[in-house]
Amino acid sequence: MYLQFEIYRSFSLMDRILLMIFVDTACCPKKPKYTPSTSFSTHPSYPFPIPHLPSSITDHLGFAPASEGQFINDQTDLDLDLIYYQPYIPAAAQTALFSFLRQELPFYRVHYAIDRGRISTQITTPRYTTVFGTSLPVGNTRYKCTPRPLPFCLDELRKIIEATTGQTFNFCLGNYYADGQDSISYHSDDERFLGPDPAIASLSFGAKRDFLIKHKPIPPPDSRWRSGPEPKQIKLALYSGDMLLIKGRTQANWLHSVPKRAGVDGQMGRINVTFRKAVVKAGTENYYTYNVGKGDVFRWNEDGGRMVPWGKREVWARGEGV
Ligand SMILES: O=C(O)CCC(=O)C(=O)O
Ligand SMILES: [Fe+2]
Repeated sequence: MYLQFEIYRSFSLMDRILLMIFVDTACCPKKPKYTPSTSFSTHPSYPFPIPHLPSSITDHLGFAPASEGQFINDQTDLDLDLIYYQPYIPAAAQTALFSFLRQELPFYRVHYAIDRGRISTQITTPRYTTVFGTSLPVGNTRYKCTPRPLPFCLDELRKIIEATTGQTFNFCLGNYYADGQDSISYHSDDERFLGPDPAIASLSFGAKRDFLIKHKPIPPPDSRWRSGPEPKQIKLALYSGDMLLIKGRTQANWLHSVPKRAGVDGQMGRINVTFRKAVVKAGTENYYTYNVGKGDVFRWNEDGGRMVPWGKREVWARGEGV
């Protein structure tokens, strides 16, 4: 025993820290970063029960927005219309909410085909996705998909964001970017089923990632900036807890993306949840097709440190992800 103590004393501070990390990860299953709630939302359409937000998180949510929103609408003639909260979620709840959403929501890696003429291209969405919500009551038999209600945890976030923004939402879409290789390419959320000038509230958790915004090309001879310079691409660095409210004519005129990233930003996972309002049935079919699809359900496995197919429980328990 004395000899072991002597050996330990000969270690540098860095050796001691590394030893503590080794002992912690090798001997003990990883502890969750939030106190789990014992109440759950259940529904036949959920692959597993989804717990309510624990009080260690909700206690802080009453302080949202944690900072005043900054209006980004100075390029008024170009119809950019954003409110940027840095952050929206109070610091004390950011890490726990990231861990909670990654651990407790079902995710999917969706495959689909794009058919152009006689050529069909198979696409795999380059990130994990999920969706809850519906534009008609859940249980309406007119749907081909199986819409599922917002679990209580997401509904609580919805209510807080509705109170801040004065908007109403009936959908929550989730993205999990496992690392810097996961991304979303330039697009706009201007689908007809969102109605004209939709408002979308977008929350970020976990890794910082760049959010790029650029104006849609305007074909000549209409080019509005013939008299002035072409508007520049805008880069917003979205940190954990930030919220972007995208509204007005933004989706009609601008594209946005979260590109792949190497380096530190690409080493950690990032969760994005967006609250939206689809006004017609077509929105529901579209959202479930492209965010749930027909493949495996994935669930975060803390010990393996990765998403693992949940359908194969024994594989999930061993943390053997793909
Ligand atoms: O991850 C983000 O911040 C953006 C996600 C997005 O644009 C979308 O889901 O439509
Ligand atoms: Fe988007």
